[in-house]
Amino acid sequence: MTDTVTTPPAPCAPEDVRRVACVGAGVIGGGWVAHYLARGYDVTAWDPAPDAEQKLRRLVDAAWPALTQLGLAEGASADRLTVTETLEEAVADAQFVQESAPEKLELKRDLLAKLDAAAPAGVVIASSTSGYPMTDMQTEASDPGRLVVGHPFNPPYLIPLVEVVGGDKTAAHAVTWTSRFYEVAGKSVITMASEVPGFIANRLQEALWREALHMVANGEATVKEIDDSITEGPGLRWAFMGPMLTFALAGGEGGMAHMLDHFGPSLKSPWTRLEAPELDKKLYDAVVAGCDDAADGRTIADLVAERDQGVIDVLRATGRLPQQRAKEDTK
Ligand SMILES: NC(=O)C1=CN([C@@H]2O[C@H](COP(=O)(O)OP(=O)(O)OC[C@H]3O[C@@H](n4cnc5c(N)ncnc54)[C@H](O)[C@@H]3O)[C@@H](O)[C@H]2O)C=CC1
Ligand SMILES: C[N+](C)(C)CC(=O)CC(=O)[O-]
Repeated sequence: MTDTVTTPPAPCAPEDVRRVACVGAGVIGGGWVAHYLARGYDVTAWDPAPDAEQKLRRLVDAAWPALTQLGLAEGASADRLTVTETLEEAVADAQFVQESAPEKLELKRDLLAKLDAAAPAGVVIASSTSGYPMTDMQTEASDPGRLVVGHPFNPPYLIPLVEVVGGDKTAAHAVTWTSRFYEVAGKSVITMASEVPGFIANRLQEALWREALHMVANGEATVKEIDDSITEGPGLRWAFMGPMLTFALAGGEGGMAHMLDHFGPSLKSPWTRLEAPELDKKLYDAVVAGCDDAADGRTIADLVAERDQGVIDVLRATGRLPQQRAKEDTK
């Protein structure tokens, strides 16, 4: 990130944003659309797929019951969504742009340059990328200073976290503005000081994911056993206490210091195989079939509804619904 760029400041304060553009409207772009609508913004969306508008409206409709339970902002309505014919129309009046196109580096470079050419000067453009450093994506833009990573978690309308980080050419003020904007829009923000590979949460998730794939590939665990091992075990703790504090409690009254003395040496045991496994056809088929078995007749729409209710129940039980957070803030 740099303080010496000529990127103009954003045309309005994060608190004054009323119009958001979402470009790319699949799983994540659609999830962002639902989130911003529920927070009371006017949303424009653009996606080149011929059936994109239908799919997007279906996603928003499916998310709305969960969003209603969470508590809609005043004036929030799914009718405040406009799907445009062109990318240029989508961003013409936008005060913030969220890009959620496929995870392909060349496509992101080209698209971010087009968005930069079309969006009003100074308006921040955030990418939902799950792992590309902004430094690698901002290479073609005339004003790379306003390009920021805003990495969400699926579904963006329920999972609070967004990881924010700039690239080498991103203006420091654009990063600060973005983090504040997401907070105002109801997100929980981690602003990263540097471009950590995989950001923070995805790097942690990937370590777990790689090991899970190795276990399936080697016949050491089934897909169901892997899922149960988390939902019946550590996942219960992680919903409200992270892996560090959780393990501090493994040291009893001695806390983390005793935990490290006691279990530190076992870090050298060869439990993990951190190289990525070969995603060959056998492994691919085993993981897909295992998930079909685990779904046990439930459709993707059934699972989405189940997940949404589960997340809401956990947020409520741990005092993290938006209205519960608001009460905490005013104490
Ligand atoms: N799926 C997930 O769990 C998460 C994905 N992400 C990131 O979000 C981004 C989008 O991923 P998904 O929504 O999962 O993908 P997706 O495949 O569901 O949606 C991508 C959408 O982009 C559209 N698209 C294709 N070319 C485009 C272009 N040139 N300009 C604009 N839109 C275009 C497609 O028609 C599609 O609707 C990626 O960068 C991904 O890494 C981030 C967090 C979680
Ligand atoms: C699978 N994924 C790497 C795209 C996941 C994410 O980026 C975040 C999430 O939703 O877990």
